[in-house]
Amino acid sequence: MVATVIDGKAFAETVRARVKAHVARLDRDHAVQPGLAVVLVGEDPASEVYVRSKGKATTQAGMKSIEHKLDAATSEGELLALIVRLNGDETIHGILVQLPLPDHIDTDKVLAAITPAKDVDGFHISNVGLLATGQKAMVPCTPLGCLMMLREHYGALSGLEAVVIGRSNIVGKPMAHLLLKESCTVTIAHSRTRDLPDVVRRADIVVAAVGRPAMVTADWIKPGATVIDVGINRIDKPEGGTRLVGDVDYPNVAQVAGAITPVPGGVGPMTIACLLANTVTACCRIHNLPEPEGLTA
Ligand SMILES: Nc1nc2c(c(=O)[nH]1)N[C@@H](CN(C=O)c1ccc(C(=O)N[C@@H](CCC(=O)O)C(=O)O)cc1)CN2
Repeated sequence: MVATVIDGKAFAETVRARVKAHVARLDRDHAVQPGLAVVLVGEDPASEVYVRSKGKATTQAGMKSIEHKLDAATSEGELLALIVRLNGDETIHGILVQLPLPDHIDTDKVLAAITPAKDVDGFHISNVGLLATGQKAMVPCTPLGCLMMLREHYGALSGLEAVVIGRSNIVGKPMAHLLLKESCTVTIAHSRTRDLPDVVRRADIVVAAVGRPAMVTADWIKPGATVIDVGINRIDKPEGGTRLVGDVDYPNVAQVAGAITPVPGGVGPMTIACLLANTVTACCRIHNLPEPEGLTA
């Protein structure tokens, strides 16, 4: 079997077009423009690229975009003061603090300072709790993107056996809650899971989010399973330079799986598309307007 490639880049374009259409409707019918503020502290090169892409995509969708680029030496107090200002800014409906933050800043404290209604990353403890209890929440962008691709591929997910490898707050745990809400039978596996390959072999859906290059091999995969690769690992090429690989041994797993997301071009582009989706959703909820269809969990 050779797997169907789930093209995240193409699907992200569809999501972005839906967002743009909803933004245009908000302007036409309600004279409302969604606004997103992205905050970057320090000069991590990858984070700088992601923040630039987010700003560009926000503007292209017709939304207001503000970027705050702060020096690496910015104090926790200064960052918290900026968040308080953004919380009170009526033209801003989404606030995102790019992670990771420098070590001298307490990430949990910063995330807790963002008003939950504007928490387009879905990392605030209120949104975490709402999602965990199956209620309407702001949902983290990467798992939301994975869910959208799975829904597009399967239609309904009810009754499917899903294994999420990785228990991070950003991907693994919210992904598991989203799949549970879709009535999947969900297992969260991690570095201490016994007989991990056997556990993964049970799955109709495998979500790999461990951050270890090509860890998931073909013999772990049930023939025909759907494999969603969240990993973004930069590795050295033998001939020099680097390349991106996921957490899945793509060339071999693609011979066994029924469907698979590539890296690059799979989950990554969906993360930014879902940030736009969350910003328009947050704006609609704040203004008590109808939410966009097909852009929420
Ligand atoms: N506050 C947040 N910080 C971080 C998040 C997040 O969701 N919220 N996620 C990641 C980084 N990230 C977005 O911020 C992100 C990572 C990767 C991609 C992407 O499109 N990747 C491409 C490859 C890009 C390349 O060539 O380097 C792909 O997979 O095709 C988008 C967004 C950590 N921080």
